[in-house]
Amino acid sequence: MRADSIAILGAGSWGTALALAAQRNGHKVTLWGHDAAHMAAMAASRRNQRYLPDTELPPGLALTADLDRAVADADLLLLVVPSHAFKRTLQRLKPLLRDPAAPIAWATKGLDADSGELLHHSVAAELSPSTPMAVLSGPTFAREVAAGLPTAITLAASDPAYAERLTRLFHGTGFRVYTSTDMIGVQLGGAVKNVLAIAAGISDGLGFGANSRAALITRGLAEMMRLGLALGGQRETLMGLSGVGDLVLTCTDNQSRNRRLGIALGSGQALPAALADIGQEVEGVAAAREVHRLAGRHGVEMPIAEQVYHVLHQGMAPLDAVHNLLRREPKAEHAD
Ligand SMILES: NC(=O)C1=CN([C@@H]2O[C@H](COP(=O)(O)OP(=O)(O)OC[C@H]3O[C@@H](n4cnc5c(N)ncnc54)[C@H](OP(=O)(O)O)[C@@H]3O)[C@@H](O)[C@H]2O)C=CC1
Ligand SMILES: O=C(CO)COP(=O)(O)O
Repeated sequence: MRADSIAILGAGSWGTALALAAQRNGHKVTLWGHDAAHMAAMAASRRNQRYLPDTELPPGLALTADLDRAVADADLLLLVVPSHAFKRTLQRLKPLLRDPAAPIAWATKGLDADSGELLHHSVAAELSPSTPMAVLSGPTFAREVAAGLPTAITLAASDPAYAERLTRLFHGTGFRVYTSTDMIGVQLGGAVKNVLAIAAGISDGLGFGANSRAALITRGLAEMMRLGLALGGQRETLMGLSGVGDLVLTCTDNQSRNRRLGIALGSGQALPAALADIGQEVEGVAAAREVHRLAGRHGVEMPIAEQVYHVLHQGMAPLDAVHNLLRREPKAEHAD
């Protein structure tokens, strides 16, 4: 069978790592980035020095800052831009699509910056509600995927043939792809876990112990579950790789930028300085605001995510946020 050609749109750490994963499977991969100077530097050094410096880029991996060229050469398109650039990238893409019904996949974790909705709503609004869609999400640090370390991910797609094609692209010995039909649950888990990883980081930065972290992960999962079910996601999805799997990963390992932001805030660093030190996307900052809106709209109680929102967007001191959580009345563990 002919190898697929794929354009990966977004040349940060995750776009680059996914390009390497598809390339290892023998596919024709083009990686597009919006910054011509960055793409030229990558082409010259055969490394993504800024976002994934440890991994050499194989000679066959095409690099471009020309979106038209990237799209023209591709059978499949995968967006891996940050959520704040998601809608704008779709708008840039639309006039370039040879087939207006072309399928779209994304590995972005976050919510639409204007509406606070899951990203499939943006695809439906900017392209078409009948566009075949797929989302990749799970416990997948870019650096480990780039290094070929064993990783598992969930792929949720709107139609089985599309799911099969994408699975064939990425599934390999070091990268297991599990399919799902639950687009809502998979996207929701990826957005909410970033907010909860900031909470776990804050707790560790304040010097609280392993008990606090485990409590935050477990009660955070209950919050993710409540919002996920309210939006129409499935419990099994949230108990899977893209839910609890990614939640545990990002709450417990310092490769997570969201967790590192929380640690910095809990240690007393101010938000702008902490973000500048990290120097990469920290999706949980925007997600805290959007999850706050979404939870409000659906009447879902999310006390941990709510306190993270107050710390990031209302100037609350991390210690006050923790006290707010601890002062809550006792309740049954499974009352929700
Ligand atoms: N890194 C990881 O381990 C994982 C990340 N993800 C998700 O992948 C998405 C991308 O994050 P990640 O690659 O990690 O981020 P990085 O911080 O590593 O890189 C961000 C990339 O996005 C580019 N970018 C910024 N604005 C735009 C824009 N308007 N149009 C096009 N590109 C833009 C940046 O370019 P510039 O340098 O010019 O700003 C940079 O190349 C996020 O939603 C993240 O949650 C998911 C799983 C794992
Ligand atoms: O989503 C990720 C791993 O699955 C990456 O997490 P951070 O964005 O917190 O670094």
